[in-house]
Order: sequence, then C-alpha cells, then structure tokens
Amino acid sequence: MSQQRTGSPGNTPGTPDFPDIPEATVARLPEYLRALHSLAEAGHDTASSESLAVAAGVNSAKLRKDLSHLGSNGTRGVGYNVERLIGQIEHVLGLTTLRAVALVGVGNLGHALAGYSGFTTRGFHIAALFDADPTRVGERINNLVVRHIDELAAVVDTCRIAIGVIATPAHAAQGVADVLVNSGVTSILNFAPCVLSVPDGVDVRKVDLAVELQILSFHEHRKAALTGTVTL
Ligand SMILES: NC(=O)c1ccc[n+]([C@@H]2O[C@H](COP(=O)([O-])OP(=O)(O)OC[C@H]3O[C@@H](n4cnc5c(N)ncnc54)[C@H](O)[C@@H]3O)[C@@H](O)[C@H]2O)c1
Repeated sequence: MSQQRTGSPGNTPGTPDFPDIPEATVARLPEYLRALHSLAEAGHDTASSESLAVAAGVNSAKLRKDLSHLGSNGTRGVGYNVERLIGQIEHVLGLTTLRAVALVGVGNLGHALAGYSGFTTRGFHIAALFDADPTRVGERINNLVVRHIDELAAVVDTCRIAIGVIATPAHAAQGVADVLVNSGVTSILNFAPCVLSVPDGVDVRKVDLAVELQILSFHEHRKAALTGTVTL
C-alpha cells in the first residue's frame, strides 16, 4: 500500500493527547497491533520487544523506537503489557469506535471486499455500497443493498461516513473521488490504478497489487542476475 500525494501535511501536529508520530511509524502500528492480538489470543499477558518484533516482522530496535513515540517503553525484564499496548495503539489509530466506510464500485473486486467479514475485527465496517450500473443497484451483499452513486451524499451524511473505498475502473475513479469529497468524505482508499487529485485535508492511500508484484519481479530478476542465470 502506498500513500499517494494527499491534500494534508505528512505529520499531524502533536498534542499531549495525540503525540506527533512519524508517518513511517504510523504505517507500522497496524502490524504491531495484529501481532499483539495474536499474542493475546495465544494467552500472553506480556511480550518482550524481541518477541513482538519477530511477530511483527521488524527489528526490535525499530520497534522500541516506534513504541517510544507512543510513550510506551515497556518494563525492563518484563517487556510490554500486551492489553495496555493494544489499547494505546488502538487509541492512536482511532480504532476505539467502529468506523463506517463507503465502498464505491461493486464489480469483481468490490464484491470480494463487500463480502469480507474480517474488517469489523480490525475497526471498520462497510456501511454502504454504491455503483453506477443500474443492473447492480438493488443487489444484496452481506446484508447491504447496493445503492446508486447518486444517493452517496445523503448516505454519507446519515451514516457519518468519513472513509471511502474506490473499486471502479480507473477512468471513473477521479469522478467518484470528487463525489466522495463533495459529500464530506475526508479519507480515500483507492484500488483503481490512477493518481487522484484531492483538495487539502483529504488523505488518499492507494493499493496496487500489480506494483507489489512488479517489485517482487525486480527482486527475482536481481537474484537471477546474481546467480548468473540472466544478465541485468
Ligand atoms: N489494487 C489492486 O490490487 C487491484 C486488484 C484488482 C483490481 N483493481 C482495480 O480495481 C478496480 C475494479 O476492478 P474490477 O475487476 O472489480 O472491475 P469491474 O469492472 O468488475 O467493477 C467495476 C465496478 O465499478 C462500477 N462503476 C463504474 N463507474 C462507476 C461510477 N462512476 N460510479 C460508481 N460505480 C462505477 C461498475 O459498474 C462496476 O460494477 C479497477 O480499477 C481495477 O484496475 C485493483
């Protein structure tokens, strides 16, 4: 996942209740949270920085530095209190209440996202589905009825939706982003392979599996070159 150019500055100014945290640290907090939930489910009350770092797939020095931004330094010889750290990270990420998300574009990808029930345990619920195709409007997925995109503004207001997910073809994505922003949505997750233009104060993140595969392709290509199978 990458952060596209957004309409807001990189770091939110810190306050005593909401510390200034580097973007790179914020990007790793969900991994720490996932690792902590796994440790809690396995019955661990505490976790050393080393065991937490292994579970999260980072090195322990980086993990300690990241967690120090939250004011969490652990206890020497004991480590971190798992439940307390879960609470701190959820507080910083704003996950203490379920966030309502609107999904626009209910085709192949949108169907899969709408049908996935795992978002709720991670702090989100898909509150509304939208599409422009009249043949899709009215379809029921996971107890939600697909609505026409023209209804988006009213639903965003009623359901207090702040996050929009775009799963339309690239040519439609900017128009959908404009509708979302004009309706009051201030964060967008974009699956369409294009760059969106948004005003100040709107955050955009982009998911592109093809980009991730191309990066893996680079590593495959380099490994082959190093072993002499192919030349760069
Ligand atoms: N990020 C990734 O890793 C990834 C992976 C797969 C697909 N994609 C992208 O996700 C998008 C969706 O792919 P798909 O295979 O589901 O496509 P799809 O054609 O099956 O579905 C797209 C849906 O968007 C709807 N739509 C079109 N214009 C619209 C508009 N203006 N307002 C509302 N709805 C509109 C269509 O009616 C359709 O239901 C594409 O941009 C594709 O490139 C991204």
